[in-house]
Amino acid sequence: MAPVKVTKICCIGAGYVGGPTCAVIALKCPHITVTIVDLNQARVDAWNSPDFKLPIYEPGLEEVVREARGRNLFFSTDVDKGILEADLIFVSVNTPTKKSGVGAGFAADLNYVELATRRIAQVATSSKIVVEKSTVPCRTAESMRTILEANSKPNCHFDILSNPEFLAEGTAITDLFAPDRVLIGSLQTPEGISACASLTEVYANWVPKDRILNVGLWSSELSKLAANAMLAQRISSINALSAICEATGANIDEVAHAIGYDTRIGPKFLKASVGFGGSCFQKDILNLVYLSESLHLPEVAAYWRQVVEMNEHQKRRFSKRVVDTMFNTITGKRIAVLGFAFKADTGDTRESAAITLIRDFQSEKAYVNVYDPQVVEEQIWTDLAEASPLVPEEQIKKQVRICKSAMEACKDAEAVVIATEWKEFNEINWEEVYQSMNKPAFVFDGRLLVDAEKLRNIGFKVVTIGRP
Ligand SMILES: NC(=O)c1ccc[n+]([C@@H]2O[C@H](COP(=O)([O-])OP(=O)(O)OC[C@H]3O[C@@H](n4cnc5c(N)ncnc54)[C@H](O)[C@@H]3O)[C@@H](O)[C@H]2O)c1
Ligand SMILES: O=c1ccn([C@@H]2O[C@H](COP(=O)(O)OP(=O)(O)O[C@H]3O[C@H](CO)[C@@H](O)[C@H](O)[C@H]3O)[C@@H](O)[C@H]2O)c(=O)[nH]1
Repeated sequence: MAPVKVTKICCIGAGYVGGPTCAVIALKCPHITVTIVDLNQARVDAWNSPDFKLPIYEPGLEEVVREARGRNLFFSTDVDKGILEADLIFVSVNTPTKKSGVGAGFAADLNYVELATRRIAQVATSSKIVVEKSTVPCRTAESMRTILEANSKPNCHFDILSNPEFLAEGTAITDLFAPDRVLIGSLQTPEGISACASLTEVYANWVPKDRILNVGLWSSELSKLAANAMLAQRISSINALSAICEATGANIDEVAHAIGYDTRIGPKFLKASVGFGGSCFQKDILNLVYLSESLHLPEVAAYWRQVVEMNEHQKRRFSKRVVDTMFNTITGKRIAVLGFAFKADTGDTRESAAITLIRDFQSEKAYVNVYDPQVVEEQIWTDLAEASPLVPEEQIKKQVRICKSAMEACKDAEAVVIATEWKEFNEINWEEVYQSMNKPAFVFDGRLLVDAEKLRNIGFKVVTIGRP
């Protein structure tokens, strides 16, 4: 069966994944028309903004959009037109953790995937390749196929592929330009293999063929959850060891360096921290926990759940260390929190450790000054309100002040807490910060970012994750 040559792509969902991924496809494949559609008008308007004020901050993204937008890259709210015209449709909608109903707190909410799938079935008048880009539980493609087949018009045939995305925020563009691998899962039928070849040809415009892996549908879906679970497990492992370092005098950086030299372990993803955040790790592990439980594998579920529990423990442990070090009370004290995003080089705050820390400091009746170079003010207020639903908004605003610079945040503070590893926090004038703070002046480095010795020489009392 000859593979269909893809000339028109539609991506449903213009978020952190759909936007950058399909913008890069458009850049690298000028012969393919790529239309990214979304129901959210404000988001689409931002993607189309004349001055390129894009809805997400990602290094290198603006350059990609500048080159391709209007040439063969389009953003629109006309979902139906996008579906009608495309040969291949990416479904890149959100799959958050369910907040209520069966599986609440663990299972992925597949409502958005289902609605998008139903829309495709309803609108399409010709055959399509439908590609699952969202992260979904194993065997979701089967549900999608049932929905598509039950609702499609005569002569419309749908092939479903799984093509999970492995980009990390902050490095999305470099990850997409040179991915470690592109994974495509398909049914091992002649139609499935042919659809897989069509999508492979799209990526082969810039990705070496030996990095494009073709596997079965269910393996592909599970590999995405597995990759995130194993990455997060490494962080929880190093964070668990950081607690032992603090109690013994070992240094977590030295331990990570020593074990990372073993080629079987490798040096990446061994940075101890105040805890992992982001929209994926926790959600995807909880999803795996739910899947394991549904499959009557309670021991497997408990094993993976512990990765998330260790992460919660790490955040709590860090907050407690701040309080303990500051003479067992931070009531009425001012704490500067540097960074609010879940990692550097993104404005994304989903599941950011900074949210938990600030909530803990608020409940200890401290005052908090917060500064982040990319996160917008409204997002900070929204996140803090969600983290403390029982605390009135006026109370939060009395205790928390959002600052325009790190210097402003640190002024008159008793302590500085580094919650995100923004490079600029390493480059601020720490002498000046010291002069402007109340004494003793503490620095709590939750990211192993600053040179502790240098800061101690200035006069700071420095507390670092994974060091006594
Ligand atoms: N954020 C990441 O770094 C990342 C990386 C890899 C995979 N993923 C996965 O990719 C998926 C998308 O994540 P995201 O971060 O881009 O989410 P997001 O919330 O940023 O974007 C999803 C978009 O889909 C739109 N949408 C929802 N239903 C729609 C519908 N029926 N029709 C049209 N538009 C619709 C929403 O309005 C939203 O703009 C998730 O499954 C996530 O787990 C995310
Ligand atoms: O050694 C490390 C590495 C990361 N982190 C933290 O872990 C979180 C996640 O970081 P990272 O994985 O770099 O960013 P994400 O954008 O969440 O990317 C992850 O989640 C995506 C969504 O599924 C996947 O596509 C990516 O492959 C996977 O790395 C952040 O809070 C980091 O600060 C650490 O604490 N220590």
